[in-house]
Amino acid sequence: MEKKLRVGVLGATGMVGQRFIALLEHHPWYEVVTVAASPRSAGRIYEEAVGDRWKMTTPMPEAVKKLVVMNVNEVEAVAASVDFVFSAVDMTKEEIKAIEEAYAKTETPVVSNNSAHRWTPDVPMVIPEVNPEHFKVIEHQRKRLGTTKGFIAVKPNCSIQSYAPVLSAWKEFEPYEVVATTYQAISGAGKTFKDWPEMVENIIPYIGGEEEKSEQEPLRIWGEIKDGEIVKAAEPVITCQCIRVPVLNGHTAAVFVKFRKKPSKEELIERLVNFKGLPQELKLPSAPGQFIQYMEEDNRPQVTLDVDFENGMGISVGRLREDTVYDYKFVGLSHNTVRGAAGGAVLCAELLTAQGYIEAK
Ligand SMILES: N[C@@H](CC=O)C(=O)O
Repeated sequence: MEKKLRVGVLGATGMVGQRFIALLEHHPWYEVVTVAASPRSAGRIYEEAVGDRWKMTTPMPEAVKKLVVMNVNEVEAVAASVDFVFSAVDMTKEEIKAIEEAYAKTETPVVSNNSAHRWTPDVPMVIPEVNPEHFKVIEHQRKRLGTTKGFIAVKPNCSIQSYAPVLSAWKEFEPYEVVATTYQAISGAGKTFKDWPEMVENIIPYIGGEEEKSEQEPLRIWGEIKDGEIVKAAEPVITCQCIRVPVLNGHTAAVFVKFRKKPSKEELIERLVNFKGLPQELKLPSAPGQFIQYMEEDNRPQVTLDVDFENGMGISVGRLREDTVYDYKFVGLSHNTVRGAAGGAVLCAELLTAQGYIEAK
């Protein structure tokens, strides 16, 4: 790429916004030129607006420290300064829907981490290795919005990343019934132990709205485009329990699966380790070389040892074995704020750029 694309981060002061900024620090295609946040932070320089709430383990990038935070509600002004935006705004669902559409209508592509548009029929929700063909629905969305360049694309919820790619790798064996329990890190709620002391040595068996997302979003990922809309798949049916655990980063899933065409364990592992998609073929900057690794050791994957596999963009799977009630069971692990949030969105943007959906204005 001759000149880097100018990027804005909406919701730049929150945890996912910070993760976008950290991930984009040395990005070969993108440069963060605009940070936008609520009117409360607007007008202050970024390092002051964030203050002691910088939650990344790497230092705040020098290039953003002195940027003046713009008011995210001043859509025209923010949009005029960028080629596209990443959205991690913290508002009500209706407000997010409206503001993301407003940005798209300024001919600014929006790649969003938010759930607000995940079920808008002509908005693609994509895991780039799994359903990149869903980006084709953008042409229908642009007609609805009356835009030529602007659109919204979203990535799915963090909780599904530890098992939906795994089940995708096994599609030919026709998984039809899945039971999953997710053990979710506190950073998924935008928190650290410092600001959520209740989570030290504790487990909370409830994450609002999470079980519905975990059960339903994979079906949309596996859906098809019909008449300009994404129609969700009917199978596999998934039932899920989502539990908050005292872990900073890393969502683990313990999963049971029934298959119509029961494979051998060797076949399942072979499909996992060879599963790849367009990000690997195109060698996109954030693509993991190995999307899914299989770990033979009985005590892996472990959060502390494996969450950063492939810089947090890979999925680790282990403990695959036959089950007495279901056909197989396994454990999956993914990084919830990298692959499961900002990193997944950056990979979507890279694929959209490679395919010509995002370009310089
Ligand atoms: N809602 C999730 C975050 C995923 O995007 C969580 O609370 O862990």
